[in-house]
Amino acid sequence: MYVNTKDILEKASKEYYAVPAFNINNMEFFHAILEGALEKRAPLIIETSEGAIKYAGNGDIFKGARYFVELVRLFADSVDIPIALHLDHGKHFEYIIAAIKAGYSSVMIDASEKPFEENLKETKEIVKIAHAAGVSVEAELGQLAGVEDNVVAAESVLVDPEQAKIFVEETGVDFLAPAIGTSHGAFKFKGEAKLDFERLKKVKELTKIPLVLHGASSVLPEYVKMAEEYGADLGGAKGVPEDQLKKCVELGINKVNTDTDLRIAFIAGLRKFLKENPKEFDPRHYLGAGKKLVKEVVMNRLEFLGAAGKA
Ligand SMILES: O=C(COP(=O)(O)O)NO
Ligand code: NA
Ligand SMILES: [Zn+2]
Repeated sequence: MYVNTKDILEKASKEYYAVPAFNINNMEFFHAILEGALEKRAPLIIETSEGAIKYAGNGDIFKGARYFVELVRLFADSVDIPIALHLDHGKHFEYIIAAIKAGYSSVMIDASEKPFEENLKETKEIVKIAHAAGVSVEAELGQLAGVEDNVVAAESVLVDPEQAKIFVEETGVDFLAPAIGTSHGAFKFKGEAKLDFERLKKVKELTKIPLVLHGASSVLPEYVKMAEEYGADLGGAKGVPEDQLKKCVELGINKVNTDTDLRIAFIAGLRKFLKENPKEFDPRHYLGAGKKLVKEVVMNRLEFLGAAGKA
């Protein structure tokens, strides 16, 4: 069934497990993810960036938002696991409104690059509009470094737990993404991976709401290796080590944004298939090879984060 993201995350927050939020840009990733969640009997959060909406609508953001709502609801309404659709990194008012209008379960207002007072003001405004439409809201405090779609920040600026308390109280935001050292994409961390667990613990104590980890992909070596075996150039790719991810969940992270791990799995499957099947040109077959590995990563992550069996 199609639900509000908040319903999924409140339960996860109470029981200290996490639900991955999987980014999609097309139908194939959605089907791979849905199959994995059904097999694992897990709640499912599908999320799309503004770039994904523009891509699906071929430039028209209302069509793009409608496309994802229709695609997700078509299947969500006929299965017995809870499924939510979330706008990831909503930075522009028109995308946030298009998502609310189309029927998204939740929206992120990402004003994290702006000064605290401005982030607070913008978030408060979006919360008022979204809540009036029964839509829940995610916001971000502090900044991730790294690049994904058009989400770029030079250095990561870590969250201030005291500010997080004020921010949550003043805005009424439903779930919060505290920057604790992760970054988007396949090339995280300059040296050793280190996340600020103390800071995360404080934010949870002070805000007591579901928390979100962005840039949470682990950049799984076996998939990187396969992709490179068949011609990919991913030198230096590095993600969040799984033991550190587990610690984040124990400290109160409940939504784990996962995009890069799915992208690497897909390209590994696709490259391998194309190399081994030079005569193939049916898109359902070669895209299907990517889908298969995405489903594998999805099922492992649902199990790893404790979402399996929680539907
Ligand atoms: O934060 C993410 C995804 O992060 P990754 O690049 O680590 O998958 N989406 O909002
Ligand atoms: Na998000
Ligand atoms: Zn993110």
